[in-house]
Amino acid sequence: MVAAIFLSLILLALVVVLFLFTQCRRRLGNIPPGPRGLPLVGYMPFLKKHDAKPYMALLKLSQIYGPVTGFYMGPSFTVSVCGYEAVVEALHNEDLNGRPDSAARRERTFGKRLGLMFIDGDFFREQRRFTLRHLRDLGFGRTSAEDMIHEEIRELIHVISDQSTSDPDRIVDFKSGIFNRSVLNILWALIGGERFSRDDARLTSLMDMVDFFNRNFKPQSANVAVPAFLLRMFPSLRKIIGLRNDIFEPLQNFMRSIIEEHARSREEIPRDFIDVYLKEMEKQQIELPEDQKQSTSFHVEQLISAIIDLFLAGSETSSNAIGFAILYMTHYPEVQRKMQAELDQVCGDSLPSLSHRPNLVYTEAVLIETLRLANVAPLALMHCASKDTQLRGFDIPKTSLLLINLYSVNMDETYWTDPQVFRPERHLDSDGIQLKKSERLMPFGLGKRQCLGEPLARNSFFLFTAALVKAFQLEAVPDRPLPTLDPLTGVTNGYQGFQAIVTPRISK
Ligand code: HEM
Repeated sequence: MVAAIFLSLILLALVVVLFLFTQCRRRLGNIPPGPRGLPLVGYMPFLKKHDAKPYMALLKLSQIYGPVTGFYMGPSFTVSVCGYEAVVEALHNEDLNGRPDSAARRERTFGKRLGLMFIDGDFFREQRRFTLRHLRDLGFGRTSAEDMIHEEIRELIHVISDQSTSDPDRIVDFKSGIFNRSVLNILWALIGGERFSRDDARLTSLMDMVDFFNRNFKPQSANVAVPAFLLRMFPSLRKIIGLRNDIFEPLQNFMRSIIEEHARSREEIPRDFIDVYLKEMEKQQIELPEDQKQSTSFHVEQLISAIIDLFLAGSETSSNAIGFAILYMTHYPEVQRKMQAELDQVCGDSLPSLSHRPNLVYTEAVLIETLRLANVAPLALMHCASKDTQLRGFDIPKTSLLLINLYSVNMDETYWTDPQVFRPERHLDSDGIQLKKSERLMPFGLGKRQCLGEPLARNSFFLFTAALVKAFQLEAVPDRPLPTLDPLTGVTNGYQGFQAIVTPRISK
């Protein structure tokens, strides 16, 4: 009873403080214009009235208030950034490249600020540099990972062929899991050194855990600003605001057991990312003076958190990109025919490989157009102002949240003609021979926070999509409406599962 009264008083005090805070901040400086919303909740409940898709709603707001719009989301001053010029300026501003922190975001990282996606400052720079360098050395985005990716592709082709031949109408169900399993397995091979067979129970459980996160994580609770000490004092608050440590615990435990196995069986030459990381931990422990040993940023909890972030950031995005490409093929048979003709001519009977890539210009244009139109990560990851700064002449107060609308760049009507149309030719010169690379396209973001997995993502997207389009004729099911191109919105934009008639091809 006493605890309940105390809790209510603290919550009331918090509400009053937040109310006063939001009202004062609004009057500070030349902040970006925007709608006012309600005390405490800000404009969050009203965004939906502009559009159910958050990036569309923000784009519509920008048509009223301009490319840089400010409003409150709960207690946080939030800046929505739309259009090429404003987005580039924001992503090149060092002071806008921070990431927000909240109890909900720390759920996946042992209640601490760890991982790769939501860290800042020197810790971020050190961990990002290390991860990029060593994943690259292990083949991330290089030809040395190609054999392993090819093996994964052959298995996937087998699975799709089996589904097609076992159905009298050759109909295959392209659920999102079909590509996710392959993408996760590739990531796991680089990180954990082992490729699971497609039906290995460990791969299924890893996939289920990542899937469980994607279905249960509520982005809106990520910004609830309840101080950590209140959560410790009143554990029941966690349930009320939707914090879900149970989403992450199985993943954390899985990773810990694999890391322990690695530590027991380490060899001189590191086999994978976990080995490289363990070696670095050891080196730091040896080299650091006694009083600094605890301060190293390399430790097991950080390793677990980094791996979880690589999975969360890398699996859905990559498998959705492949899914959208296959879906577009069923909608645009002429594009598919042209791509297949090029693949047959350049690759002959072999699987498309990275060495073929420079000669696969049309295929490349199809992939670029898919990334542009699918907008797999339409609002990037949320950024945060680490200092008071300026954007397009407006004052952006420290700790403001930033929603960087990559969709508004990739679909900019003033630059791309008919942006809603899937037209790979827009990325080719007038003879259709050379690729035209455009800065006005940023599916992976830009600057210091640009996607860390881009090299692997681009290579695996190419290898999978080119191989599947070469191996199969993909057609819409007759007498049914074409499957929708409208995305499932969430943390990322996903394709909605669809069915297609799939006929194995023999390359000509
Ligand atoms: C088609 C596939 C992918 C797309 C479209 C994509 C896109 C993005 C975007 C837009 C961001 C946010 C940039 C920002 O906030 O400014 C991002 C961040 C990130 N991505 Fe990707 N991504 C893809 C695949 C991957 C893969 C395969 C991995 C890892 C294996 C990965 C790891 C990350 C990480 C760790 C971050 C956070 C980087 C940071 O905060 O410094 N992504 N990605």
